Amino acid sequence: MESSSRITVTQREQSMVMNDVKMMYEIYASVPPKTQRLMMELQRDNHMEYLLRGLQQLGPSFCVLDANRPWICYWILHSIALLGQSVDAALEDRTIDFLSRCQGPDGGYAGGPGQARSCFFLEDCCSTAVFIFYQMPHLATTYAAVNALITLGSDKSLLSIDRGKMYTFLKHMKDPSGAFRMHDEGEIDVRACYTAISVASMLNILDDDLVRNVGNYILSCQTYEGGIAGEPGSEAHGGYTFCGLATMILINEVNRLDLAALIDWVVFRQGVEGGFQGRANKLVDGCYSFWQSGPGEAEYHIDSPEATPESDISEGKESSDGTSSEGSQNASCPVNFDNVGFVSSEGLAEREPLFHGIALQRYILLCSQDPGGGLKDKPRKSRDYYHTCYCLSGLSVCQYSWLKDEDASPLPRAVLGPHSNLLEPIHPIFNVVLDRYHEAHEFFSRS
Ligand SMILES: CC(C)=CCC/C(C)=C/CC/C(C)=C/COP(=O)(O)OP(=O)(O)O
Ligand SMILES: [Zn+2]
Repeated sequence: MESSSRITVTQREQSMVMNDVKMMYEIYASVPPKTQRLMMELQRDNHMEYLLRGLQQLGPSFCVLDANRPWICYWILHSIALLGQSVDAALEDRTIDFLSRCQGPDGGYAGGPGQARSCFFLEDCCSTAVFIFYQMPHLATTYAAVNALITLGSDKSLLSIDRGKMYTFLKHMKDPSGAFRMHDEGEIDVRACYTAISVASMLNILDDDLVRNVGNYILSCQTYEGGIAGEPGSEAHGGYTFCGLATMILINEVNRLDLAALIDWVVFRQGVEGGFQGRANKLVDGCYSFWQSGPGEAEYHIDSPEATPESDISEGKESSDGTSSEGSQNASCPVNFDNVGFVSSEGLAEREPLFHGIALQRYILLCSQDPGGGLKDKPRKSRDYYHTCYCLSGLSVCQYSWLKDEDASPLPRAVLGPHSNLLEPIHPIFNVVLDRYHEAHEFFSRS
């Protein structure tokens, strides 16, 4: 029996959600076609208004204990990019400047700028206590900041990332066991492994030292259910399954996992509601539209890179940031770092996705969409930027899930609702819009 902190949902909770979802679908079925079209339409303008408002609010007035502002930048910017839009130059500059202030002097990004954050007056005396919060670089906010800057995409944005220091930071987060810690003396888990490997891969600083033994750790987290847990002995969960599988693909060790069991576990997480749950016996939630559909997509799309001893890294070339990659290619770690994560453009044939894409789109559009802007977990819940980002990411995965070729257009039958619902395609491993990924990949391959 595995140790678990899971509280299984009660039958009452489950049937309440089922009723809410059923009601949404019944309302849809009972209204005239014109109203149906409106209900199934992605409310682009309202989503944009909601997202832009959020980005404007990221200034210094944000609450003292808020330590995830790079995440908010990423969730909002990625959602905007998915909608095929971008921010104006002034807002882009402000965002780059803000994220630069989150970058630590020794690399990585913290949850906010590292200056004194606030002061409080004590109620029972007249003295003033000044609390200084130094934000600590953290792998999760580092991943968010890097993805946000890649999504902005300009040279200024990409150049603002100190890759040399980033490499030092990632090495510092690497535990002797091979896994990664979220922050200095922080917890080791599958999220940390994914965020570290994803960042290193995107920035073209991935080498043998970072890869060493990380696959063993991920392997130790695959559970008897088939999915991947956050740490050994815990329960399989969609978020960690995404992180673990994506990491294994990036380090070219995916075949070490029991993929049949993993895919089996993932597909059974799609419920009759159409949406996915994060783990067995829990409630459907819009954010798992990405976490649970992403792994299958990633697995389908990604080339299996062969070892190429001629690659820059195997030749021990020194990168412009001074990061030496000498001796990184060897028999025990046959990774072609030039190719990892590249989406295949071979073949034009369709393929059948692993999940029911239309049912998932129906759940996202009717149950997770706030018509006034933003997306959410389920009916009765409120919108937020996290759910907006991952519901839209999941929607994009569905729309392109029948295509083998990244350049082909989705077939009308793959897109639920009007064609204006079509989002930009994403890279399923990094979760950035595909053309931003290609631009960044090219930029960091040059430098
Ligand atoms: C890149 C990165 C940092 C990825 C994070 C991946 C991710 C979403 C992990 C999920 C963590 C977790 C155990 C949530 C359970 O919450 P819950 O018990 O409230 O939800 P549940 O009932 O749906 O399981
Ligand atoms: Zn959620």
